[in-house]
Amino acid sequence: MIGKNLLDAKRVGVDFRINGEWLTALYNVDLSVKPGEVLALVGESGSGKSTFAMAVMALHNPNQSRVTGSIMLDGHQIVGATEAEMEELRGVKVGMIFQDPLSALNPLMKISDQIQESMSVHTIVPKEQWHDHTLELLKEVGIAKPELVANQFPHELSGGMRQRVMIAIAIANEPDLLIADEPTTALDVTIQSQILDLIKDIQAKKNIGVLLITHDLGVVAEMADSVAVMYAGQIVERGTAKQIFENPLHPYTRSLLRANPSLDTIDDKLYVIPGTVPALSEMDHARDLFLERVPWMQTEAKTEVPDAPMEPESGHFVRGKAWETFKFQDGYVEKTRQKNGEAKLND
Ligand SMILES: Nc1ncnc2c1ncn2[C@@H]1O[C@H](COP(=O)(O)OP(=O)(O)OP(=O)(O)O)[C@@H](O)[C@H]1O
Repeated sequence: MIGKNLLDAKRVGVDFRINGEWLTALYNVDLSVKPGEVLALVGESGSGKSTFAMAVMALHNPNQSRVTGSIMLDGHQIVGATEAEMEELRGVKVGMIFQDPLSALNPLMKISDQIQESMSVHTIVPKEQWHDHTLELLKEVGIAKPELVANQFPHELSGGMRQRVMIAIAIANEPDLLIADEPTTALDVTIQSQILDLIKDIQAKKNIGVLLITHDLGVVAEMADSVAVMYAGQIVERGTAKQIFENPLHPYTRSLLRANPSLDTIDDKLYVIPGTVPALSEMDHARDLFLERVPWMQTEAKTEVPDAPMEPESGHFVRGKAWETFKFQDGYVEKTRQKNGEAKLND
């Protein structure tokens, strides 16, 4: 996984105008994805994951939002790009799969027309190949009867089939980067793993980069090469999946891991992180905002932390210093740390 970044986001900020006031939803976000890399962006609802994805797609309404910093996509600057420039890049450089395929698909258009509409925006697939390419794409995403499905409307398909169609549309112009924003949240549990396997297969076959947005750490463990943990619009920790799972540092990462029932890193009853992500109007990004939810770290919660993260091990970044002293108050010791002989951090 060496070499140039496909996606290189530096100091990205997004502000929304809400009731006439500008509020910051993303602050100083640094992230990168290399060709062929799966980066998982994790965090609770409201932490800013979709806001970041929308910034990469340049889909924020320019009248109600402003995006700052730099987002380079295969050498093209997204921040400040014109709509015409973005139309060239969307689909070809980056494709996106949304959480809810039913609302992303046009209910009045046949599946084949929707796939071909995405081809018509670009010149990647010549017009005379649209029909065949549509059937090939449907086959590629695991649809057994492509001719039949091509002539159907979204409401005639199951949720899993609709998500397969969304994936076909996202890859129709062979993008280098695929953004999957909670791609399985709206689906039945039984279908979820099929869709994740499909994304994994396509990623491996085409060696594309994937930005996978999820709150499910079980999915992350299965799919990701690297992980970025987002809280209140900031990245609090990032590193390889191995680093994040075997040596989680930030109190938020460690709380998320403890709270995730799908991982074998827990052995006590389900842990619930107290409190919620603060509202945008209550975010002071100079501080470590998660600490507000840790009753025994209120002094640290009021302390300003530098913008630049620490790098305790090569390629493993963590925000602030709270990780050096944080421990769960109920004596809980994370298995991962015990395994690594690091239980003393929590003793
Ligand atoms: N268009 C918008 N206008 C105003 N506020 C917005 C807008 N989009 C997002 N926000 C706010 O920005 C914050 C981050 O939201 P975002 O949807 O990015 O979080 P998320 O981590 O993707 O959550 P979820 O998993 O629920 O989608 C929230 O406080 C949200 O209310």
